[in-house]
Amino acid sequence: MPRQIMTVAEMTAADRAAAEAGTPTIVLMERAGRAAAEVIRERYARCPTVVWCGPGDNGGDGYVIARHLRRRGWPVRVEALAPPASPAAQWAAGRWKGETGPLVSEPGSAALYVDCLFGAGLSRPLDGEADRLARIMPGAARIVAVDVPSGLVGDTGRPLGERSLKAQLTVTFHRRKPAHVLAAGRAACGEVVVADIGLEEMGQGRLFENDPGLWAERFPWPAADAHKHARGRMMAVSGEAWNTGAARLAARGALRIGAGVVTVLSPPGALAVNASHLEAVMLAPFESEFDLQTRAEKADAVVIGPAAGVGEATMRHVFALARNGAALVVDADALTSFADDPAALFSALDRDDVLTPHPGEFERIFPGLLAASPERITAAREAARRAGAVVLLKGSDTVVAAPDGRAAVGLNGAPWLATAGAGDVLAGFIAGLIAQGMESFEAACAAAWIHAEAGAVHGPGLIAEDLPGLAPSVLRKLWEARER
Ligand SMILES: NC(=O)C1=CN([C@@H]2O[C@H](COP(=O)(O)OP(=O)(O)OC[C@H]3O[C@@H](n4cnc5c(N)ncnc54)[C@H](O)[C@@H]3O)[C@@H](O)[C@H]2O)[C@H](O)CC1
Ligand SMILES: [K+]
Repeated sequence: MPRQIMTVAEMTAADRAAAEAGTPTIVLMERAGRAAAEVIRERYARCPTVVWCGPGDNGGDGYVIARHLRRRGWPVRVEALAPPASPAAQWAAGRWKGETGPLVSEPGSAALYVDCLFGAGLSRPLDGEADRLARIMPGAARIVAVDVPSGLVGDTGRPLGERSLKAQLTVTFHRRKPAHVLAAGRAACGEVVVADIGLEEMGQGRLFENDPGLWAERFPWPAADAHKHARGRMMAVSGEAWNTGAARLAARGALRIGAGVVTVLSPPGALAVNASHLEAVMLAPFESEFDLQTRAEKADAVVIGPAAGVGEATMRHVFALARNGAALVVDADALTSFADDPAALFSALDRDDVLTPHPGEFERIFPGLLAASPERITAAREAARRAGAVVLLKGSDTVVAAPDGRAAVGLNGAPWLATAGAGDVLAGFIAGLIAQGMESFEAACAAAWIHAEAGAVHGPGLIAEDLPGLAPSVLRKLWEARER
């Protein structure tokens, strides 16, 4: 089942739909508060606790949490920034029979703090007492944030003003918001737990968490009678003699992820070098761009860019490959080569093609777009629309976006992947899955997830050469978990 990431507006709509369907806000608030209190009790031993309550429904959640903790014998009190303003929060405050005082917390004044100052309704930068708290509370303070750390914008994961509070743990409701998946927001949220409060899934969303629930049903497992050609043909374009390893990493990645036939297309001067390193991966020479087009005619997916060299020749090679039907995975130098004329690249692409820029390459072909976007999901979606192709924007929060507006954010990024050549293998994983018939957006999502999972499985000391060999253990997990 795909798991949606919902915007603040979509959550508000879900709230309203629930109310119209007969579930009033106070019922949702009671469920939210009870669930959050449960999560707190699971993770922290009973200890002197202060719940900071704002004037809105986020604060309302706080009064419910305080009541549930107190009922379980927790020494808990509420510090209110302002009296409850919303009817639901007034209802919740009315049922809180414990102590309520002003916002006087200092670091160390309690063992645990629950941040219910602001959530989805933050409408201006923190100021006054709330800002003081955000200033004096150290990042390591034991703070549990409800919905989002106060001051953080749910749709971007960035503070609305100068700063936001930070949390060790954030309990949100129903679905993650962008703040819970984007790197900046994840740093402020700490561990994110999603509590169910009985809201209906709102199906029209186009933004998803990138995990097997999004694409596993369509993972291209071989049919019982599969032969290698049934599992598709992938090719990788090699660089010149001193730059051949990247294409081989991509080729090996494609082979490991299941492509049936994999070939490195090599300039004459690099044939001997490539030949001496290859076994199951085949080798074919090309000299001119017409050779390349001919050699790649039967390919289902081709990776071009890793160590291809930046310049006219690589541009011509991209155009040559684009004249065939194969899906292209355009990476690294093949992206940078179009820095002066991105439109020329875009005009050669179609919706099956995949661009795999890291932020620097993204800036070269979509100049200023990241800075002009509220966050990288919007940037990647706009890039996919402009390019008319799938765009995978790398990072610890890798975003995959399709021209039709679908997007997915990776939650399993691992720092170990920051090693030379890892991107070459990722390009190979993507092409390897497309070669087996997977639709390009889902192939890019699955490849990114498997790539990150492989990196996390290995952990410290990971180098790119390890990655293809780590794919089988991740594939086995997917194979064993598949719907029978
Ligand atoms: N979505 C759900 O299913 C549920 C959400 N719940 C909780 O409700 C909050 C959203 O509540 P809302 O009242 O809309 O907003 P907030 O409580 O975040 O605050 C709005 C409140 O605060 C004032 N305000 C905004 N910014 C500032 C500021 N910088 N300084 C001072 N005051 C500010 C604003 O004027 C309003 O009065 C959501 O996050 C969930 O926690 C339900 O309880 C459970 C179901
Ligand atoms: K909060």
